[in-house]
Amino acid sequence: MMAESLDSRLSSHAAGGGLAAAVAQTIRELGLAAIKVRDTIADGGSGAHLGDSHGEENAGGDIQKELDVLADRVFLEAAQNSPIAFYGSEEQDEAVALKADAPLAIAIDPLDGSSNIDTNVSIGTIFSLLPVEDAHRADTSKVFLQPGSRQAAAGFFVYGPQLLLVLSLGADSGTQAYAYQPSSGGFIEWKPALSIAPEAKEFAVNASNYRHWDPTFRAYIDDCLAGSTGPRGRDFNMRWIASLVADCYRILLRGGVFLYPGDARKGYAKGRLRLLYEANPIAFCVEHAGGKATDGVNRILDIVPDGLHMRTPLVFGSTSEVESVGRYAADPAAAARKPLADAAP
Ligand SMILES: O=P(O)(O)OC[C@H]1O[C@](O)(COP(=O)(O)O)[C@@H](O)[C@@H]1O
Ligand SMILES: [Mg+2]
Ligand SMILES: [Mg+2]
Repeated sequence: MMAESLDSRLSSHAAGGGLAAAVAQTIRELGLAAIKVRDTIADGGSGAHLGDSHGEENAGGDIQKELDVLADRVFLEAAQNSPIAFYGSEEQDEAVALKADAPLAIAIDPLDGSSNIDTNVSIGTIFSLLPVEDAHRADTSKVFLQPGSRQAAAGFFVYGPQLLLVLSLGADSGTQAYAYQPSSGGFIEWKPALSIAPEAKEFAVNASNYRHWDPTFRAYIDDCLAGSTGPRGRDFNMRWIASLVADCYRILLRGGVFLYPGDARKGYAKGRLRLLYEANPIAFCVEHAGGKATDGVNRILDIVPDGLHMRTPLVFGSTSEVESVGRYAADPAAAARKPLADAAP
């Protein structure tokens, strides 16, 4: 059977009219933008040094790389060609107002995994499409202050050995992966129904932050590391790519848990990742693939943002493992006494 193309999937979605048609049109434009970014990466940036510092800091205090700035420009152009009223980007302090009457706002991480740009490791783009309420059109700052459960669609591109799009068009649509096919110039269905295994065999965490974590989180990781000799009673493998998109895609394919908690470093009380354009779209795709996403305790998609660049601790992946992390947070002593797999929910 021929794989369905992204194009035909978006045409069926657009037939729903209204917001669905606007979503379909926007995702087509984002796909074209991602191909441009992919081509720039593939030809080495036409002489530009994509991993070099651009010399400025973004709103989160990160030094921008040349590719961060280039990708932001390319995706802003895509948003300008789409039914988008507001463009809220990691690389811009404030949201940019576009078409006044358009039905959607986009929150975007134009280039995720910036520290990997010059190491030829997979990097990506993460996006979240939100409906715009008429009451908020006059006040840009309010447009993005909606919980992630209100997203109309969300997804991410991975610039890796393949250019992939992971996409969810909503709870009833599940989560799919599409692969760019240079020979046809389009995206074809690659994984029609992503489904996260309920049990995790791998965890993903930046363990260099161990000394900055609180004792509860340390206890959870200690027990994973103790493996079959500890209270968990089984061994875990560890992976950390340091590109959220690539860690998430692996977890969508073979289960596992991703953890970026808050820690004691200056500016890291709520971890490193941003709610609107990292945690929310990832949580949307993960939940619609049968997984869970929390800030350690609370569901990510229920959090009401307090600003475009708000940070949140992030835990996502296999349902039973994300729940285990929550049990450690609630009662570390009890959680550590017996294998969590046997603990009451
Ligand atoms: O360098 P650290 O602290 O391990 O953080 C890695 C995390 O930071 C990120 O690179 C943040 O995203 P940006 O590259 O968009 O700032 C994630 O992709 C990744 O999961
Ligand atoms: Mg990012
Ligand atoms: Mg980024």
